[in-house]
Amino acid sequence: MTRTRAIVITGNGTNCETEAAHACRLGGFDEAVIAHIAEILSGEIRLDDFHFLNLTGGFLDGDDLGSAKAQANRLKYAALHGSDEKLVEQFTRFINDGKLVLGVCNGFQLMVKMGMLPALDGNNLQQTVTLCHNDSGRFQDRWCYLKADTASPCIFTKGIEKGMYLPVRHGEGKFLTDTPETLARIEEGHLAVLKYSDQSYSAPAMEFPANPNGSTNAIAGLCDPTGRLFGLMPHPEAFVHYTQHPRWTREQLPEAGDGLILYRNAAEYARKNLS
Ligand SMILES: NC(=O)CC[C@H](N)C(=O)O
Repeated sequence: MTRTRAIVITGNGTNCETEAAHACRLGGFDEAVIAHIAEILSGEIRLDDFHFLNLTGGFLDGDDLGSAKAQANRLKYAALHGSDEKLVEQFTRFINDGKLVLGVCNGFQLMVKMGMLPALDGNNLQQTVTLCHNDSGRFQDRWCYLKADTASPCIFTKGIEKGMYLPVRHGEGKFLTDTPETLARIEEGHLAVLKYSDQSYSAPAMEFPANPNGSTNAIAGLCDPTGRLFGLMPHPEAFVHYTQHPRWTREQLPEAGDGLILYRNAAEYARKNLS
């Protein structure tokens, strides 16, 4: 059995790479490498050598042109240094090889703007959904309840019975689809993995502040039909240990934070299927 390897891409404005790599190790990956995008563009580090790709939160290119838009174009159209190989070929191969991708916040924005999600018609990198400015017109920094769709094919959320409590911190988290048909297909396929909800994890929350951005159908996280590609606006890497919970000194909490299960499931999947 080979070692399970996660990669976290940093550079151009990401800011959660250390936490993401820590979450991967805590979740059970044998190795988690933080790679600068320049090392990938130079060909020094190749995605082919990993099982789990993490696209993290941050302010890629300062959110100019809309969050993650410039990086989405860079990753789709840039060629590797001194070579005709396009970087996007590595991404496509990574996905087609049955590997795992997790995009958190700015990373989720990057995945949808590259067209990696929801991939309703296969991995053709055509953008059909977006994340735009919060209805409040303000950056939202708060903890949210997220109801999980237990019928979802998502590999990362397996075993979550009700939902998760995680922090959001974003200015552009409002989920929109290009057409009502796209939304219907997302719902029918149970691809809207996580929805903002109230504390009881019952109905999706359409009202602020439980729904922090005005997302269509309260969608907070989305997977592709294979369940191996997953993106979400809340930050699972920011709640992997109970001391990260806002009320940890007052409540009795289990040692693992709610976000850790996503990384545990990814590590288990990689161990069983990819290594
Ligand atoms: N925390 C983040 O990744 C923020 C994403 C993006 N910069 C936004 O504000 O929407």
